[in-house]
Amino acid sequence: MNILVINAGSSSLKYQLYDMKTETAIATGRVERIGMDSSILTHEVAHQPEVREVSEILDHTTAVKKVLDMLTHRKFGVLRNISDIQAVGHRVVHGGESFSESVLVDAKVKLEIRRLFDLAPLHNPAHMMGIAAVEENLPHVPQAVVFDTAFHQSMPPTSYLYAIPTVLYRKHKIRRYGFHGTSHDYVSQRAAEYLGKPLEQLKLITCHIGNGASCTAILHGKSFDTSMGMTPLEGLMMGTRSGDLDPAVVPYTINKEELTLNEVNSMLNKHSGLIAISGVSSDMREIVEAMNDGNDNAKLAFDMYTYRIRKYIGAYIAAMDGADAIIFTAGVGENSDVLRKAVCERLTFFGVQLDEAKNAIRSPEPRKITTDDSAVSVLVVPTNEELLIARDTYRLVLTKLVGQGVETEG
Ligand SMILES: Nc1ncnc2c1ncn2[C@@H]1O[C@H](COP(=O)(O)OP(=O)(O)O)[C@@H](O)[C@H]1O
Ligand SMILES: CC(=O)OP(=O)(O)O
Ligand SMILES: [Mg+2]
Repeated sequence: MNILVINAGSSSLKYQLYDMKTETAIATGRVERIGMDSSILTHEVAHQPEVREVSEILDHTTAVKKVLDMLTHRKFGVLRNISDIQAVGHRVVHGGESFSESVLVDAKVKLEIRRLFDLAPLHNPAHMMGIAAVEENLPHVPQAVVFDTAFHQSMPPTSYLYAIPTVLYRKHKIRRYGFHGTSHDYVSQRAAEYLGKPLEQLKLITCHIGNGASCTAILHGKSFDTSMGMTPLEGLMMGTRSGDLDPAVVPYTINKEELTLNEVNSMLNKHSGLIAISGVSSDMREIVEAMNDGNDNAKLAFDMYTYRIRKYIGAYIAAMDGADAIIFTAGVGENSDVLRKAVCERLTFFGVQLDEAKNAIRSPEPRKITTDDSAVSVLVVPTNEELLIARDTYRLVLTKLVGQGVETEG
């Protein structure tokens, strides 16, 4: 079965086409600058040069159409016909309390994703556009949705409730939901395999450090606490997001700077974090480069960023009364040995002993970067949210087909 995985953002759409017989991605790519003057489609197939196509792509329906055209392209394509796509799986960031697992898309599911627009205004509307675009281009193909929040539905109320009047939770479901769940779930499973121990016996801290960043305390295979909150703004300092701050900063800034609520919201989501402190970039590569060139603001941004990660690791060791392993993943976590070193070299109280030579190794495989006598292991585990989305989609579609009495051959 061929499954197309789609991660739709407000102005972008990332995709991977999986062959589920071998669980391999046969093509991957992204459409950027949707709705802007020149959109770019980048398409990659193993062992072949990357293809880049610039054109005008005004909306997600056209973006999906372009992706399908590319997948069936005479020269660059990997499929003979779009009917060779048997199912589509989507990443959906916010599933609220309604979804603790992945589901097939139907009218009720779409209504619920729409109802959650307010809680993830940057993400959920884009996902809905992706779903609608597939409906238009591939009308009879089953679609599944995999939620960032689902994995965190196991958190106890002590972790997910905010200490505010409970009527707000009852009436409006204001609580911590947590995000990047697919990634935290995936890397914790891979880490347990690597360590050769059942996940149910482990206390793990997973650090998904990408553009958005979050830490999760995973107790015996279940999310116990996580740093992102009702929205993906809380917790760690990120590329352009502030992470934790005193909520009183919001009304105070509104008064002092005569800003609207929307402007402050946009400031915290888009103009804070690394970019705000460094004045250089939201990209960790450029921060490290500027820091190495002697830029003090970049150094401060880096130090604040790594300090926050360290604080959350410390908090989660306390939350779980111990930890067997700390796992780094996502763009920064997988690639920046400088960041991992800065975080780990001040965790010696917990018995973390970084092995600098191992930390410097680059590899697409899970690996340990601590010494053999380190009390807590630190691992780097490349994430693969798309593979988990493909697997869930495959499972849901197969179950449906079997329920309908249709014969399947994988
Ligand atoms: N070699 C590297 N060193 C440091 N940071 C890197 C490196 N490669 C990628 N990154 C960081 O990874 C970030 C993107 O992470 P990613 O997980 O792909 O984010 P997202 O999925 O949220 O777009 C970039 O902003 C960049 O800062
Ligand atoms: C939830 C979230 O922050 O996602 P991303 O890291 O993709 O922005
Ligand atoms: Mg990501």
